[in-house]
Amino acid sequence: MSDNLNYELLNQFAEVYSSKEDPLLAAVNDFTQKNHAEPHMLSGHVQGLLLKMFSLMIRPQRILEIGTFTGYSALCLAEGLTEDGCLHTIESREHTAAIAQNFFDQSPIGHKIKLHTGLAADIIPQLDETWDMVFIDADKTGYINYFELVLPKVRKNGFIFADNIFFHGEALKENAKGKSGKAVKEFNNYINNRTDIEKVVLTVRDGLYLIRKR
Ligand SMILES: C[S@@+](CC[C@H](N)C(=O)[O-])C[C@H]1O[C@@H](n2cnc3c(N)ncnc32)[C@H](O)[C@@H]1O
Repeated sequence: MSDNLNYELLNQFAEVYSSKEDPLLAAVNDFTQKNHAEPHMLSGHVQGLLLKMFSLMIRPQRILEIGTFTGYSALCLAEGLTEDGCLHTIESREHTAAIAQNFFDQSPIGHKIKLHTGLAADIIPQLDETWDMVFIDADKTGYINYFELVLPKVRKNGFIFADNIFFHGEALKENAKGKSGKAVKEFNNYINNRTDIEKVVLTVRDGLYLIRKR
């Protein structure tokens, strides 16, 4: 790679050469940047478009999202749902869930999004669905548990996406520090060692695992 082609430049290029951000998504992003203490948790423009494109390719009937935050990624993923499709999304914090619901109510596809407030580990087993697509993006220490809870309910050839698998670079280190960095590293090794799934690492943003159930 040339000296001039650095990561920041690549990200800037991706921002400029990708379709413009939808106005409602821009409003979610703007609100989150101004009002939330951890705005970096939001998927953002380029990853959001990528999630939307994957969803449009898969045309899922049922999507499960674990970790709603302010609703950005749910609105992106819901774009690819079939006419009768539904996206279930889980958020533990009531205040954050209320913000997301407010944005869902402003979207023409908001009626396809069902928001559950509570802990993912409690809610996932209550959902009697077969998933075409799952997006794991909540507390990193729960990733392996969420994967094991959802895999039996993912259809054959269905997909699981897991976000932040670099965990700001920490999960790539030999001696990862912090409980989240260590948990993500453990999750990555766990996924990599499984032979019953096909997986690919996408080096977009903070790292995205794309997993297919065989
Ligand atoms: C990284 S953010 C999600 C970002 C969102 N998917 C997006 O791309 O815009 C993680 C969210 O998961 C929520 N969360 C954390 N632990 C959770 C749990 N055990 N169950 C459900 N939600 C949880 C947090 O409150 C936070 O809003």
